[in-house]
Amino acid sequence: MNRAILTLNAGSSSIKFGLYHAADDPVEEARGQVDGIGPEAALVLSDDGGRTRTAVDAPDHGAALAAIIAALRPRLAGDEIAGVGHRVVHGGPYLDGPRHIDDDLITYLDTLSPLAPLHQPHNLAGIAAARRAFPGAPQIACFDTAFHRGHPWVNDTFALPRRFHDDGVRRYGFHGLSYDYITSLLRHDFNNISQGNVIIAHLGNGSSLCATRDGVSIDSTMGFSALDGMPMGTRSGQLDPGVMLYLMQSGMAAEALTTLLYKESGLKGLSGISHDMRTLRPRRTRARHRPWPITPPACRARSARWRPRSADWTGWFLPAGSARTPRPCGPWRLKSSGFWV
Ligand SMILES: Nc1ncnc2c1ncn2[C@@H]1O[C@H](COP(=O)(O)OP(=O)(O)O)[C@@H](O)[C@H]1O
Ligand SMILES: CC(=O)OP(=O)(O)O
Ligand SMILES: [Mg+2]
Repeated sequence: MNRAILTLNAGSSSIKFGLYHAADDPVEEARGQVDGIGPEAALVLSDDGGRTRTAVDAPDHGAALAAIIAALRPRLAGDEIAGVGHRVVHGGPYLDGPRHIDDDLITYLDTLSPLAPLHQPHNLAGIAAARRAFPGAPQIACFDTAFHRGHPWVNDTFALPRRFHDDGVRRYGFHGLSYDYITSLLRHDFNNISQGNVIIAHLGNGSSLCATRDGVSIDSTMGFSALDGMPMGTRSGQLDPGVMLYLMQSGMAAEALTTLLYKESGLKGLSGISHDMRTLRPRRTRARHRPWPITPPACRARSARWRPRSADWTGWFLPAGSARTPRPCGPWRLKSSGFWV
């Protein structure tokens, strides 16, 4: 009987999945995603037979996950599910590696939902659906935050009274699974580079930069939440906290602020057209509506801090929608612009 491993990655605008033959070095059998969750959702499935793209009715993440499980059912007939691996965006301050999922862990992860409202509830919904669909299969949570748990204290703290840091108000960093993967590829293919100082860009609907030294994360542009750093598809990125105070004093409640900062800002807010570069790129938008280049000062400052001596840093990026090969970029594209999107 074939033993299969399923992986699920519920992002802010997509759910990606992979199906592997379980072995010491698991072999990929199929991969895909429901992308553009909302009115234009499509299920993309790639395997030995090629790549198919089918429109699906997936107005939300729950429906997208149901479409994925329905598409995989026939190919899983007769297989034993050896395990399901879940990307979980927030693992809090202490979880520094994968964990076996049980009820207690789910209860704890749910307490972190307010810190990652675009992701954590979808991650937990994915876990619940996979537990229902594959009862008895071990379910493993892999955290975006885990790769960053070795940051020096000074990079993870805000200049607030110390008790806030102790209460968990600190910089966590995200996209760690992506950085871990890119770092492992660099170590394998470019060992001499990976041992130095490297800045990696994860560019997607959510985007961030990570500074690594000897393959270990030392800093990230994403901080307490997945809002900080670069402007993103629908997220503002770094803002002067005074803007938030002003908006609150003007009568905006927490819920409306959350919607503004997580869902209505970034490329979507600036362009007034779309959060998706595939829609924006081809348009000859008038300069006033053009959302790029967008370089928030804090992100500039942070990446500037990472280049004490220019020759020490190498930049790598893994663009969304590309193959899985990171591409190098001249380290000094960073120099003038702050980053290289
Ligand atoms: N081929 C492409 N060219 C340019 N941008 C792309 C391409 N494919 C995806 N993108 C960008 O990446 C975003 C999706 O990023 P992704 O990280 O996959 O989503 P999520 O964060 O929801 O998982 C799209 O909204 C779009 O802006
Ligand atoms: C943390 C984060 O921003 O994730 P995503 O890129 O999937 O939105
Ligand atoms: Mg993403």
